[in-house]
Amino acid sequence: MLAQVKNELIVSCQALPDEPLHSSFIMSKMALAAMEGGAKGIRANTKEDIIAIKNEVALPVIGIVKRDYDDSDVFITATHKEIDELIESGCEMIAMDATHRKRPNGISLQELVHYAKDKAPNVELMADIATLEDAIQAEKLGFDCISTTLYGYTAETSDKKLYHDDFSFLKEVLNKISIPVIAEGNVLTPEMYKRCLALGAHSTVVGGAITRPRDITRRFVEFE
Ligand SMILES: CC(=O)N[C@H](C=O)[C@@H](O)[C@H](O)[C@H](O)COP(=O)(O)O
Repeated sequence: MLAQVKNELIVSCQALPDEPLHSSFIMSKMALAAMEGGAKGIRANTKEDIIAIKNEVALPVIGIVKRDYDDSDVFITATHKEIDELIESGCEMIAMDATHRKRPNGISLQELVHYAKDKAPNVELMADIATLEDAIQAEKLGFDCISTTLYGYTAETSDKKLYHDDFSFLKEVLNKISIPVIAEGNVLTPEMYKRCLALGAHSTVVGGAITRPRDITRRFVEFE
């Protein structure tokens, strides 16, 4: 998948149960619209959505399963169970939380990487990181690529947005990491998208700005 998406757009097609577009059928049509618009990859949540998307488009998919656990703040592909579901979905790449936060049942990130690599050696692994330290650890653990997905979404980064200071965090990660780095999170405009690629991102994932009309509407209504 990494070769196919180099310098290209990946569109995240996700809607959680509390969102108006929550439906595997709707996500499959979002993916079709994204493909017709020129996207070269899709990011999607849940085995059901991924299967529906794969029936609709011939694009490689980054799969995740978002699930909340009582004993951990980690919610993106947090345990073996979510990895099993993603392998069954047929996705080309699995993304998982690769932050330093405690995982459910105290499972280590290394254990999950080994599990996925052993069970599905052809499925690439993406590390969803929030800090430079997370990225460095993920590269050492053998992930195939890094994504800036969780920058701004953890307690220690909650005041940050990826586009702050002309994408300074992305630049820092690109500077220190040798494996492909994907820009993801709050890439809201075509200008931001092109800037991420110009800075050296291998690819960029755009989600809400394309597939979450409730958020897009709010940006118009609340604009001052
Ligand atoms: C933090 C978190 O849960 N991120 C999720 C990860 O899959 C998705 O909700 C985002 O839509 C995705 O990362 C793309 O980002 P944006 O929608 O901002 O373009």
